[in-house]
Amino acid sequence: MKVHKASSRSKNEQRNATKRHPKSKWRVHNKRIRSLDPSQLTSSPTVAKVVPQLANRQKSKLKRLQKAHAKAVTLSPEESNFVRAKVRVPPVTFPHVHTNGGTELETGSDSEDSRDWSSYAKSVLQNGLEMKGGEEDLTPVARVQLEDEEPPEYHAQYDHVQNHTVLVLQQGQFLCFRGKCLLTCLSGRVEVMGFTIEQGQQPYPLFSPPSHCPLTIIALGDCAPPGRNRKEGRLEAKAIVRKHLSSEPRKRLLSEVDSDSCVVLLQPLDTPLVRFLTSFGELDHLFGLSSKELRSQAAVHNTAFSAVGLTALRGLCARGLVVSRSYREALSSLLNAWEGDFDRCPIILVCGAKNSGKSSFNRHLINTLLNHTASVEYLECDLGQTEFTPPGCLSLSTVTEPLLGPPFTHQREAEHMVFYGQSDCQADLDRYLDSLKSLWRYYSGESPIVINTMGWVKGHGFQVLVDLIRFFSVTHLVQLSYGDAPQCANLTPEFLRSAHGFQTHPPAQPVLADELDGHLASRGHVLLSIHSEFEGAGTSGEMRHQRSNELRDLALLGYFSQLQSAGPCPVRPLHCFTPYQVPLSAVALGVTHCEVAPDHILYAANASLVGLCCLGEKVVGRGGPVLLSQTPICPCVGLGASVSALKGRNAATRKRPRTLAKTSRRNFPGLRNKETPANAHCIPSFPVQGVLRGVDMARGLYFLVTPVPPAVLRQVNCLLLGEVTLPKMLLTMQLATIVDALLAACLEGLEVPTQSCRVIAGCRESGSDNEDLRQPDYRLTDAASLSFSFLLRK
Ligand SMILES: Nc1ncnc2c1ncn2[C@@H]1O[C@H](COP(=O)(O)OP(=O)(O)OP(=O)(O)O)[C@@H](O)[C@H]1O
Repeated sequence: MKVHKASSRSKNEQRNATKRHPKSKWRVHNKRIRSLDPSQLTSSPTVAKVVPQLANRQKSKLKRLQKAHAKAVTLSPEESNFVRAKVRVPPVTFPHVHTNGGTELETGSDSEDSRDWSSYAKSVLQNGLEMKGGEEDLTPVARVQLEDEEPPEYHAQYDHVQNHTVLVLQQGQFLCFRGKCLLTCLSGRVEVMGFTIEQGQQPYPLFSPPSHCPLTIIALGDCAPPGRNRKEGRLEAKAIVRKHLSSEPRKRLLSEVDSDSCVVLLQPLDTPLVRFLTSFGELDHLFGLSSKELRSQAAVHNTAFSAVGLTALRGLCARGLVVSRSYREALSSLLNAWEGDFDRCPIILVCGAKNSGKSSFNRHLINTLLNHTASVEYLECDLGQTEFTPPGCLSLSTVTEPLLGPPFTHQREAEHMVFYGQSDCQADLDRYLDSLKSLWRYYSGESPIVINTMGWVKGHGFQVLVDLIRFFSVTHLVQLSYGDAPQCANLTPEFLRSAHGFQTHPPAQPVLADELDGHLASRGHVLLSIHSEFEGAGTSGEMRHQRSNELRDLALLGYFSQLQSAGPCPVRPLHCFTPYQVPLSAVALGVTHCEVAPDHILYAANASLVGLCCLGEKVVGRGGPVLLSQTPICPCVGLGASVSALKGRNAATRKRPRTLAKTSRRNFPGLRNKETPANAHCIPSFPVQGVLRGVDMARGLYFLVTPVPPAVLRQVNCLLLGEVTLPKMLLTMQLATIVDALLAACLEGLEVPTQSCRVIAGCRESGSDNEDLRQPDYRLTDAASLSFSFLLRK
């Protein structure tokens, strides 16, 4: 986090306080800017035509921007060390940087304002490749993307002793890569996915797997502190390199260091998440190259990078995030909306058909906003491709750290969450919309909020979108599209005035707005249309790890990786964790997506994923399970793998399950449950799909494995069973699972192939007991894996 969050004060005070660089010239012209009058806004794809009106009324703001353009955002070949990198760099200007609506900026000033603007403009504009337009629109990044160009020469040295790489990037140079690493900026300033990382900031983990477009590290200019001359800058940068490299590699790098170089430290990234994910055979290349990148021989061979887990890319595969002109303008407008003192924080809803680039834009936007504010709120309305939570959950999160990887790399507990239970909402649109309304009540209005929506923009999906825009009194609507044919109608303020939603109909008043918000919302929103121009926009990825079901599985694995120890311990399979035991009668059990006969409910719940929810009513059973007759909308504190009765199922169902009728749809404080003492181990009975650790039906207990901390778990009194299931690889690929299966099969007298018996016998001979066999560092032969599938069939 770059800035400290201010305590709660008035809305505008809070916003000013949370902005970054308190002395920044961004806020020198601190005259209040009146809110935009949306009635004056055009319904054009961007708000470009609004700006002349805004410009007339907002002199102070525009003045700053006019001055700003003066100091050109221009890189000449002489200034840029691209020359040294043997890369052709023509002068690059950015004539299309717009204020909130597209006013072009004037040239001719050299003020500090202009330098601020110039620096910002570079950071936004250099972030990717502009695909269309004249050559003059190509950013320096784009320049080196052309096929058959020589791969860029990187000045990087690996230090064996300290196990890290020091990379020197010249102003404007970039590194587009696959892999993962920890990045610290030692000198200067770099930008990754919209987020600037400066000297003195914490290290940031970067994840660039082939499931998504690759990340790019871009060296920004203007990093020297005021008053420092070039020589001092160069000496300082060299001193930093000396400090981080031992003598041999150091010599080779020092000659490349200049006053405006960015010096970056890259370290291998070894986190519980990485260890857990790569422990699955199917995922051991998760941070490698995609098949397309391999085919196009896109890898730049560099031992200093590979030593820390990176592969630099070249040619067309090194495009990184493609920033079309409309994309850039939308980003610029949204930043302007936050930086300008509008009457309230921007409420930004991002919509578009599937794979139009919504989530990537959201991450870029959030990162860009985090350069200027301590936190950004995020409302997740997409059940399938969730950003911070497992799929099937709707949530409201406060984001304070940049998002420098895909969703499965930053799974975390949301501040507020509702468990919906399915990866789309078609089955129960009312419950979906009501759940989101319940979450919206927690939005403080003190930070900008980004609302992510589903890619379902036809029929009822479109009506739901209309409802959301109305419910949340959206101020800025970002609508992404691709190709020549529109995927749905343009969601202009005029269109919204007469559009029918699923729950709302014209003339519609904002449902959830307070008086001020209602007044402002009645004026409509600013529509920012983005035309996505990256290759494959609108088509779902078919390569490994790109399919939506695979991404959902990765998100779940990312979520459960939170169970792993932080230290460098061996990976532990899910069922090796001591489960919490929860009395059947203390928690209600519900199924979100279908009818299940009461007698079968424990079979359904067994080895399933459940939402850990908090009902307001006290749940008191009579020994047997307590079943819900309808799905409640209530807070959910996380997910757990439920391990319920199987061995003792008859005992459980002998008592008729009790139904908790008509659980109302409100938010409730929770009920306490009982939890296993920390050291209590359940006795393994027999393995069922990998997560069953054992049951004690005589005592009537569910067993749950979850990363949710015990203090929070105490509030849980309801388990909701959804359609989202545990990833298959969690159930079939874990080493200890196989051993458990074989052992149990032997114990129960099942026929086990002789090879497997040898494996088990081998362990016994080496003195292991049953418990040891479940240790994760235990290795099986292929023969044993084969036997496991045999056992499953039996
Ligand atoms: N501007 C871009 N440049 C290059 N690749 C992009 C860009 N935007 C998105 N992509 C890639 O396209 C794929 C889909 O992107 P993303 O997940 O952002 O789309 P989405 O609209 O959120 O999809 P969904 O509707 O499934 O949630 C990802 O692999 C992503 O890396």
